[in-house]
Amino acid sequence: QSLNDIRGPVVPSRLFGHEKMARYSEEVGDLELQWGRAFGPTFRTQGCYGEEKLWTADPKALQHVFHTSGYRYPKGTLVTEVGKLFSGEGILSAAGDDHRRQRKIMNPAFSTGQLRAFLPVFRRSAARLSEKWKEELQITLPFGGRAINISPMLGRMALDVVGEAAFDDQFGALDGNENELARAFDSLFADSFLHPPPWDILFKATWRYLPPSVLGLIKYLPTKEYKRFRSYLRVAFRRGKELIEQKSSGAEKGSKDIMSILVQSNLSEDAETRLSEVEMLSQIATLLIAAHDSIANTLAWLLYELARHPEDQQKIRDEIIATRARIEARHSDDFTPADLDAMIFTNAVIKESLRLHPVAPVLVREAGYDDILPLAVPIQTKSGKATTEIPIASGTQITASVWTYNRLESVWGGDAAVWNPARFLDHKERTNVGVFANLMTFSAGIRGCIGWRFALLELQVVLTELIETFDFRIPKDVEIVGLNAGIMMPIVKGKLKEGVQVPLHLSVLR
Ligand code: HEM
Repeated sequence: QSLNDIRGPVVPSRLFGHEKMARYSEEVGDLELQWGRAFGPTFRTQGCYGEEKLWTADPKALQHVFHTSGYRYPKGTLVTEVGKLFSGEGILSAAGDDHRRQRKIMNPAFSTGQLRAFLPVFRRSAARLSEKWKEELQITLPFGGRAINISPMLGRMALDVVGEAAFDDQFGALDGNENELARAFDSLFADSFLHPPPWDILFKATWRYLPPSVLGLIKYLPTKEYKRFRSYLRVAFRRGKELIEQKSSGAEKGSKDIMSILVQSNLSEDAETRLSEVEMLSQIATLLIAAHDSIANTLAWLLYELARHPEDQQKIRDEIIATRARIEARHSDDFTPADLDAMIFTNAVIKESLRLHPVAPVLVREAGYDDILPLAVPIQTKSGKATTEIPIASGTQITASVWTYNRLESVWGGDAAVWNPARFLDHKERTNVGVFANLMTFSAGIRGCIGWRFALLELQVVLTELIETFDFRIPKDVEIVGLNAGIMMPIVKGKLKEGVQVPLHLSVLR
């Protein structure tokens, strides 16, 4: 089987295929938009050394790969080995039965009930963030507002939250504390994945042909990228050992942080189904990565969209006032998760921003066996047939485009490319893809984001705090675009050298 009859963009280089141009694209989505217009939601691309790949955003294909097929579309060697570099033997890179075992032990720490325990953590960090921004605004202008780069403080807030919720550790990042773990992690993705040198693109493309014994040596490579990963894992493991000792000693019985729950649920498992020590330590490195930039960048995009749409900001403010009135009427003192879920418009805004700005714009999978991939949207083959079935050979890489699926007109309507939170108010069934709101942003199926409820509650709490406290406006001539550094980073268009930044004009409301 071959994808020979599937159409796709012209291949710019026999050696690199489309790989180099994709890694160096000016902004997330620009190539996809062009290719999608020419070929529809499914087409053929080429990797290094002539490897053929299938690229798809088709809802039925995504459902097949992520939902129906279970472990039969694994992440593949490259994604797994890269994952191991920064998250060790944790859940993000475990495969098959190992993944199933790890997920079973970790699930209880992410249950809806458990979330309630995190609410005060989210609230405290959100309030601290408000104070910090107020201080920053007052330094130069006691009255009125000014433009500040919201990204650094959002990053620190997300770090404080994951420190406390996941490990019961006070990082104090918002208060300017230097933390060894946070430092080892700082800009890890941007430094290691953004615009990789061409040799590294070619080198990584060979990994799928290497035996496991050789793959195991990659982490010891002496170049900058690999050294950074090593030092991050070393620090995370060292700190992790201390934390696990504290939590296993029983001194912390009743603690509700994720690692405590994990240590407890690991104890209650059969010896054969437990996590090993390395797996346990790897979850620390994994959680820190999974819950940090994802949240900070998602919040940055969310506030950017609201700054561009002040009328939606005001609607959220009105919804907060109405909810506060209901809370006071029942004599309680603050929002419960149910109150936050009942804020229909606020939640529509969160969904709309997650739709347009998925922090993982593509997800990669590999066919574990020969298969037929079903499509919802027919494609025209080179030989002129229309088809809704593509034969896939075992080992073929599938690039699942979250970014494009989230913008498909066939799913989201004619205005799919533009901001319109109201689309989430009509309750129309669109597709049945993903773990949340028909979006692929948290991925889907058995490997979908385990922290999506955690993330959603954190976004709800922080957003309500910030919109109640500040008015956000967009400074003149600022446009933010996304760059793909493994995760989508927001930068000011044309100012890549200045790094991650989202400058917004803030003024204090209360
Ligand atoms: C807006 C915030 C977030 C987004 C958009 C997001 C998105 C994702 C995506 C797309 C994946 C799949 C990755 C892949 O298949 O390679 C994933 C996996 C994961 N996420 Fe999240 N995530 C977010 C927040 C969080 C938080 C707050 C936590 C933990 C507290 C978390 C923990 C995880 C873990 C452990 C996995 C691996 C799950 C597995 O392989 O079984 N995420 N996330």
